[in-house]
Amino acid sequence: MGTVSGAYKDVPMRLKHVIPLDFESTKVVPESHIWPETENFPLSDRVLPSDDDEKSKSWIPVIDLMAPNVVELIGHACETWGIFHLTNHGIPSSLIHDVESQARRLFSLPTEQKLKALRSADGATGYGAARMVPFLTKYLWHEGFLIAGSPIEHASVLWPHDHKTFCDVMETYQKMMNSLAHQLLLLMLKWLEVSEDELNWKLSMSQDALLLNSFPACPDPKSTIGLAPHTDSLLITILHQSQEGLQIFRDGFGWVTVSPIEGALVVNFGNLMDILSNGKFSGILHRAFVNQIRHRISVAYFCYPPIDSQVAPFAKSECPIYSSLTVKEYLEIRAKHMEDALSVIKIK
Ligand SMILES: O=C(O)CCC(=O)C(=O)O
Ligand SMILES: [Fe+2]
Repeated sequence: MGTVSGAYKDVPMRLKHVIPLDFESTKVVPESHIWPETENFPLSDRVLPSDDDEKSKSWIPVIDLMAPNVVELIGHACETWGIFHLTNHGIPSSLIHDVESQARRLFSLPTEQKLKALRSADGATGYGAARMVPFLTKYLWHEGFLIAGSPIEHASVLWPHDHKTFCDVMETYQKMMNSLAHQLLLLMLKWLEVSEDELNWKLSMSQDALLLNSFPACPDPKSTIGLAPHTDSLLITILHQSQEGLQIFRDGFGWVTVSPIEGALVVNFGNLMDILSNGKFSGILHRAFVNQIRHRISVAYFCYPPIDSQVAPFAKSECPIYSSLTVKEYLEIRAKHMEDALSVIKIK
């Protein structure tokens, strides 16, 4: 069966877009990473979070996975917010802690070591800059490491004799997140009144990818950005962040900080969910800012249907707004058009 990596074969990236900045030896934000104030985020919106935090915490729904009315809570949050905090999710906090500390261990390696695991120009996994980079006018204060399946290939390059703990932790996390994503998808389908049989694939066959994000401490955080505004591409994203950095764009409010809640994970959607739900569950525009003091790590788990399965608006959708296509076809469109991918497949 194909994987997410195969989908990028026809859209190779240029090496300069794959190699992150050498943050270790950078003491001043270089011109290449200084974002103009007007682009995507006016300076006033970039003010680092302060007393607004309490407000944003209470705005974004916090959902207990064990709540008796969890279907309604999730359905409502999905339709009105497109993002929510999830508590009581069953992922042990010790495992989340281990994932973060292994990610920190990876990103703390010397630059030349990390570059040994550099993602290939036409590949998806390994160390490198975000896939959105070629579509931007400026570079990002960010480096990532994508795992799809086993991380052993790249981990054994980084730590020839000492990669077992890293691999075990990441694989355990992927397994547990896969079953959590499965549960969440079932609840979402229930709300949308769609049975699993209507899907072109078995939920238990869902594929996944784990993206470790690193945002090194930045000498001038207001001049640059960690991740530029984007929507995610796959079905659902389950994010762990232990420090502030995530912001969502909310019509009428502008950028709202999604402050981490102890023990909670953040759930949002990618474009494939937009297609399946015929626009009911829409991917939220979000971005990540950086800070001057701490090296921030976030861990994004992405889930998607098998690459050869067909995605289309559910049969119940009276007036489908998206064309049907395979996951592979969608990923190719996304790789070429990035944020405009959905408009390419929208039925005019
Ligand atoms: O670091 C974050 O808060 C956001 C990460 C993210 O948006 C992504 O990995 O797609
Ligand atoms: Fe994202």
